[in-house]
Amino acid sequence: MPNMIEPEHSRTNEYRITGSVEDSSPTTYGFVGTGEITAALVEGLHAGEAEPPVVFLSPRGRDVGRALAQRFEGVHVCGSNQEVLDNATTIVLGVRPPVAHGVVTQLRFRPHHVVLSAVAGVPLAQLYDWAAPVGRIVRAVPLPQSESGRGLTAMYPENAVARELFGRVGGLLVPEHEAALEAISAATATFAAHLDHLTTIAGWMAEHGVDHESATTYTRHVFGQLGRSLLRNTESLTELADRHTTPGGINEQVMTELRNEGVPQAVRQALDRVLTRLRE
Ligand SMILES: NC(=O)C1=CN([C@@H]2O[C@H](COP(=O)(O)OP(=O)(O)OC[C@H]3O[C@@H](n4cnc5c(N)ncnc54)[C@H](OP(=O)(O)O)[C@@H]3O)[C@@H](O)[C@H]2O)C=CC1
Repeated sequence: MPNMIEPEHSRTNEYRITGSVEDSSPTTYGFVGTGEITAALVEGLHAGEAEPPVVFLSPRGRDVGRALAQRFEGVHVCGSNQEVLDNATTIVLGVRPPVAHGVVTQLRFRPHHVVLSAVAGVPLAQLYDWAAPVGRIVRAVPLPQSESGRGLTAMYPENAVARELFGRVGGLLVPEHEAALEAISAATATFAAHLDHLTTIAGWMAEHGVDHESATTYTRHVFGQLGRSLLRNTESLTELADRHTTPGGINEQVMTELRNEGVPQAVRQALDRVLTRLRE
């Protein structure tokens, strides 16, 4: 089956939680690691029309957790990571990779737990080993835009529980292999470089007489609109580039010069190194 992209929110209740938490209880989610991505997901779960789930947060990331608990009625900060597991059957792992082993191996997972791991670079086999006798583990690459329900979460493998949670905060992308999920995860490393490229363009304009604020406003507008047309358009990226390229024109000139300078190759090599780093 080809990759599946579902840009529309999936608000169907395919899943009822079963296990030690009572079957009739509302959906409960636990988050271990209460940082940037957990905050985005919890915000997103409260942004839609669907009834927000009950959420249990780990105590680390105190300020983020406290702020979320103050704003949303069903959000609770637990006294320990284990308390999160004891209260929820769906557990989102939102700690940074270097601490993941220590955090996960100290917890008592049970067969009814479904773990959705946002931790970059830790393979499923490793996670199953650390979290035995956990029921199911799904790796995911949520995006900060989940905060407003506009995420596009890549996840592997297909899983109804993961679909329920991530579908509430945006679209889903389910690659066919774990290796493909890792490539998607690596690609997220290009965001800052992309913005830096825009900074270079605005800075260059400022160096050539455009006041700094106008240069920034202009760059934001042009590339913001380009981003919108990327979302609306079904043409391939190559076709879109062609549409902006008049033969012999100045767009073609810059693209050709950057290609000749090895920019695409440098991007590929940087991504290769990110992928290697993630897999180490
Ligand atoms: N940010 C993003 O856009 C994305 C992030 N990810 C992945 O999600 C994970 C989290 O990223 P992000 O949210 O940005 O990271 P943050 O650093 O913002 O959050 C990590 C959180 O983990 C907490 N933490 C540290 N040690 C423990 C522990 N022993 N027990 C419980 N919690 C602990 C930290 O608490 P404290 O503040 O007290 O140190 C912090 O709140 C990473 O593995 C990253 O690869 C994946 C996709 C996108």
